[in-house]
Order: sequence, then C-alpha cells, then structure tokens
Amino acid sequence: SLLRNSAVELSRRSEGTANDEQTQSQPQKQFHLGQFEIGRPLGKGKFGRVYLARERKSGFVCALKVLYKNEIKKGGVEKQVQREIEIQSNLRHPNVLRLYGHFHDSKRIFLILEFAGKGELYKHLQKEQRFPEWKAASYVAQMALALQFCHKKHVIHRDIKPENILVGIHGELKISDFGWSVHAPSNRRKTMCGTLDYLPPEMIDGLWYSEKVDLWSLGVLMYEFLVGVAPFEDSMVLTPRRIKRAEYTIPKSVSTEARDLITKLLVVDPEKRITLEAVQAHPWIVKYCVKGERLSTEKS
Ligand SMILES: CCc1cccc(CC)c1NC(=O)n1cc2c(c1)/C(=N\C(=O)c1ccc(N3CCN(C)CC3)cc1)N=N2
Repeated sequence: SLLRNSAVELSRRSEGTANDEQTQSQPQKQFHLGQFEIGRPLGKGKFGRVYLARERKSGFVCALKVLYKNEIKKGGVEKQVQREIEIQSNLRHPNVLRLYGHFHDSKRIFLILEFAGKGELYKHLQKEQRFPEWKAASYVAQMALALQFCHKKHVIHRDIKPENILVGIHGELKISDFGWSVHAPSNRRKTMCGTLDYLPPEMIDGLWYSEKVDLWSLGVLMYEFLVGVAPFEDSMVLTPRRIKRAEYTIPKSVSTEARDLITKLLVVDPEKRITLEAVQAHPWIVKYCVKGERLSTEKS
C-alpha cells in the first residue's frame, strides 16, 4: 500500500493538477519577505526586478520577482499581473516556469518563482547567433509539449518569444511571463507593447482568436532559432503587412524538413495550421528528438 500510495501521489503530481494533497490539506501558505534571504539581482523588466532568493527555513532556492504597485498602476497592467498569478500558479509542467506563491507589502508585489539556472534564452540566441538544427528541434519539441499542456487547460500564452523563455540548469526550456496569457477563446484588445514580430495575422486585425495563435508564434520562434532573425522583421509599417500575407523567405542553409515544418506553422488561416500533436510527430522533430526509437530500429 505504501508503494501504491506513492505511485498514486507521483501520478497525481505529474498530471500537474492543482488539487494534490498539498493544496487540499493546507490552505495556500502565507509568505512574507522576512522568510527569504535575498541574493544577487538576476534581471530586470519593465515593471520590476528579479532576485535570486533562498527560503530561510527550508533552504529552498527560488527567484523572487518584485513588482512595484505604482508602476503597475501607471502602466494599467493590474489585470495582467492578476491573470499572470492566477494562471501560472495553476500550471505544473517541466517546461513551464513554476509560480509557487505570492505576497505583497504596501508598495510591492512579490512573486515566488522557480529559479531557472541558465537564464534568458534570448541571450543564448544572441551569443550563438543561431542554433544548430538538433538544438532548435529539441527546443521546438519542448515548447510544443509546454503549449499542449497549456492549451489542454484552455490557456493561450499569446506572447511566445525568446525574451519570455528561460533555460533551466539542465538546458531545458521554461516558458515564463504569462502576463499576456488568457483563457481561450478571446479577442482581448490591449495596447501591444514590444515587438510586433511574433503577432499572428488574426491578432493584427483584432479578430477573435484561439490557441492557434501560439502555433504561429512557435513558427516565428523556430525560424528565429534557425536563421537568427525573425521572419517578418521589417519596419513598423511593413511588418504587419508581411505578417498578414505570410510574406517571408527561408535561407538555403535551412534543411528541407525544417523548412517544411516552418511552412506548416506560418499559415495565415489559423484553422489550417499544423496541430501541436503533428508538430511532435513531424520528421524534423522525430529525427532529432526521438532518440530511443531511432536507435532501437537501427539495432533491430
Ligand atoms: C523581472 C525580470 C523579468 C521581466 C520580464 C519577463 C521575465 C521572464 C523572462 C523576467 N524574468 C523572470 O521573471 N525570471 C524568473 C526567473 C528568472 C528570471 C530566473 N533566472 C534568471 O533570470 C537568470 C539570469 C541569468 C543567469 N545567469 C546568467 C550568466 N550565466 C553565466 C549564468 C546564469 C541565471 C539565471 N529564474 N527564474
């Protein structure tokens, strides 16, 4: 019975359901700043900074994201922060950055986040300029798994780009910053800040959209991994026009299988875009990511 219980417990945790024992038996723990030793700053964003931190009693290492209430008010993003907390604390997946809890004082909101030991993906991409196909395929496969998990819970991320992806200590990807995520379907109009490069055609026109927006962004991400620049990178006037017509070219350096997957993701009609299941079964992904199968077939 001990083994059975632990197996049940494990399977329940791996399903990522938030109703495991921990949450059922104990109400969400209350945290406060004094519980943490604050370490070096890890990064800073528009509305706050993130620090390495350690919970004093347990020694648990995490990342403490500090958001300033007046900045959030000025930016009119209270709803987004609320949504980020609500959505991310209920998502438990190895490729989604965990939000363990949150607390606030008079001036600040604190998010207790999983520590991703290898930092921001976009800095790795900048340094390497572009990724070799085996690495890009592994990253696309991990993103497809993470998005499949989110979409099963009807969560659309809507802001998939290298700046919002962190790298764990073992090189695994962690989607973070659910500030723009929503429950599908939606047509939430919010002034888009930052790059337009990753926006799908249906969001440019403010039409109703579904989880399929994340597949378009996955195509833009895959292109940028392999080429080093985004496919529609252009002027503020030309980029939206090129996105709406899916006007892009793929350099000869990109393999035929990779080219095939990019063209199945960057499709203007959301309903005609490849599914996340089909992405994971695509020859370019299988070739680099399903090692066991290939080796075993080679052996036999
Ligand atoms: C407030 C900062 C911010 C604004 C907006 C969006 C996001 C998500 C990406 C974030 N970051 C965020 O929420 N973050 C949550 C996080 C997090 C950021 C993080 N790690 C790091 O930022 C990091 C940076 C550099 C690093 N090193 C760089 C040098 N190397 C030699 C060794 C490793 C190692 C870790 N772990 N959880």
